[in-house]
Amino acid sequence: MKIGIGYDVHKLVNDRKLIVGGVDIPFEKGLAGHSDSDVLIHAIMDSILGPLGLGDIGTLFPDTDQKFKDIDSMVLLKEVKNKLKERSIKIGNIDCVIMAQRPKMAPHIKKMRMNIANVLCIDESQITIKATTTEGLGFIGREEGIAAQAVSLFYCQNNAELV
Ligand SMILES: Nc1ccn([C@@H]2O[C@H](COP(=O)(O)O)[C@@H](O)[C@H]2O)c(=O)n1
Ligand SMILES: C[C@@]1(CO)OP(=O)(O)OP(=O)(O)OC[C@H]1O
Repeated sequence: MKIGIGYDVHKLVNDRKLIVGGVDIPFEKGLAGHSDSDVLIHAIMDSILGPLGLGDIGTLFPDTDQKFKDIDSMVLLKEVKNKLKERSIKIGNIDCVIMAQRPKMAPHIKKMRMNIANVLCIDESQITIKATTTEGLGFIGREEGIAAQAVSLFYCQNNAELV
């Protein structure tokens, strides 16, 4: 078994869509970045790449490459999932937390779990997502940005080795 952790932060700005967990959430601001800036999917990808010994999303998908400009992070997640498949590594479960003062994430969590389960070819019960404010404190509390964290557990089939 192996465990992985991923963490990401993106800045909230005007004139950007707010995409979290593949859901387009109605809000007056969106997340800035090179891709669609889906902070939750980025944290999940890093939690997978770590135990694979493949670095992080910046290593695999550099933000200097125009190929990734405004890319749908779900497309990147599919690529990361393929790296697990190539190695016969299965996902046990992924547990996540989104840190956002606003907007409310709770109404969108079911759809996020469906989206992620579909791309990763896992059951929805294997991906869990919570949300929290930071009680008005810090950059999240001031609504300057949104953060996400993911912890993933993996197991190998046929004694396949992880790095
Ligand atoms: N962006 C968010 C933040 C929180 N929630 C939900 O509200 C509950 C209370 O949040 P606290 O920070 O006061 O603990 C939390 O448990 C979430 O269910 C949310 O939906 N979106
Ligand atoms: C995803 C990538 C690539 O488009 O760009 P960003 O959307 O800026 O996201 P970040 O979390 O900084 O991670 C890595 C990037 O290379």
